[in-house]
Amino acid sequence: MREILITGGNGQLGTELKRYPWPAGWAIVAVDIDELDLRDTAAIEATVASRPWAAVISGGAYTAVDKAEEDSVTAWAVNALAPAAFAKACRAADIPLVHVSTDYVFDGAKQGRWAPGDATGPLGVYGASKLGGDLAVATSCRRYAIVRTSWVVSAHGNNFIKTMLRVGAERDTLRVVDDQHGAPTAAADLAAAVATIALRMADDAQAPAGTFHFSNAGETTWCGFAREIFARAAQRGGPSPHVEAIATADYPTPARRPANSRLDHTAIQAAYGITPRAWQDALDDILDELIGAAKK
Ligand SMILES: NC(=O)C1=CN([C@@H]2O[C@H](COP(=O)(O)OP(=O)(O)OC[C@H]3O[C@@H](n4cnc5c(N)ncnc54)[C@H](OP(=O)(O)O)[C@@H]3O)[C@@H](O)[C@H]2O)C=CC1
Ligand SMILES: Cc1cn([C@H]2C[C@H](O)[C@@H](COP(=O)(O)OP(=O)(O)O[C@H]3O[C@@H](C)C(=O)[C@@H](O)[C@H]3O)O2)c(=O)[nH]c1=O
Repeated sequence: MREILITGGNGQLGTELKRYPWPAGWAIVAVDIDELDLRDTAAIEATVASRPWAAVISGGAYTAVDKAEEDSVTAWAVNALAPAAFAKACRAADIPLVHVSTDYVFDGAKQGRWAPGDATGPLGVYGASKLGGDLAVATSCRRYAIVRTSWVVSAHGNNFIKTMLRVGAERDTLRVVDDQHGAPTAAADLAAAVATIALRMADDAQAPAGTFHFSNAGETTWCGFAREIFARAAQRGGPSPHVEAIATADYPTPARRPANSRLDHTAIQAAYGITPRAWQDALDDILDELIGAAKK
């Protein structure tokens, strides 16, 4: 049996990686904070060295974007130093490392979709600390793939769909920003992309390395996303509050967010043949799981 180590095992991505249909002969060992605290770099190096892993998927992260502004030391430890430790240990063992990162490494000022080689410029601590992780992996590891994604959602954990459904059941009107553009990403689709890359890299030392962008296809704003969530939730008997479009300035948050998070998928399509499906189709699957199938 060939084994893949996965961090963030209880998170959105980790949950979907545990559900992923891994091929025969492959097993995953998914860990979270109880088994491996990502603030402990010595433990990370010891864990990587402890078994002949076929690959490591680094999905664990400090993802509380606003909280990171005041808890920056923890954010940097988990999002930058931990990936640095994985990169060093994976290089020493000649193991491929698939590291998951974020659209929030960008400042959002570009007009088009962000390509992997575009200049970064994080607006807050979360994005900056994730960029630190990207740089550590890219500079210390030889067999690596950094997979940057955006607006991850699923039926599990904390995410925008679950927040909207919870708040939408309590209020008649919600105010949601309509000037931040991006694409949602189903954790299940991200898991499939990450698994595809990890399996290829584990089997082929020459598999393409580098930074890749993956989200579901299409684009929207957080407001457009909220309206689609409620339109499709209503078909399933869920809440359908009024969603008022507002500007970012009217929804102050501790951390600034990019106005444009749209990611270019050209590199991941060319290197790994991965073509994402539309975000609306992914949303349907998640609502099916959360609420039930749409009523005819
Ligand atoms: N969620 C999103 O919208 C996006 C996520 N990403 C990236 O995708 C990856 C997966 O994200 P996602 O699954 O949504 O994130 P989640 O927040 O759902 O999962 C992250 C997991 O990491 C764990 N974790 C946090 N701190 C530590 C620690 N010190 N030691 C061990 N584990 C720890 C969390 O545990 P606990 O819950 O107990 O804190 C959680 O289980 C991350 O790298 C993230 O940066 C990129 C773009 C968008
Ligand atoms: C709940 C809510 C949020 N908003 C705004 C705030 C923010 O600008 C935007 C998204 O809100 P959230 O705080 O839920 O999402 P946020 O935590 O910013 O999501 C980010 O998480 C990290 C981990 C990533 O890597 C990013 O790709 C992205 O998914 O919507 C409203 O306008 N109205 C609302 O009622």
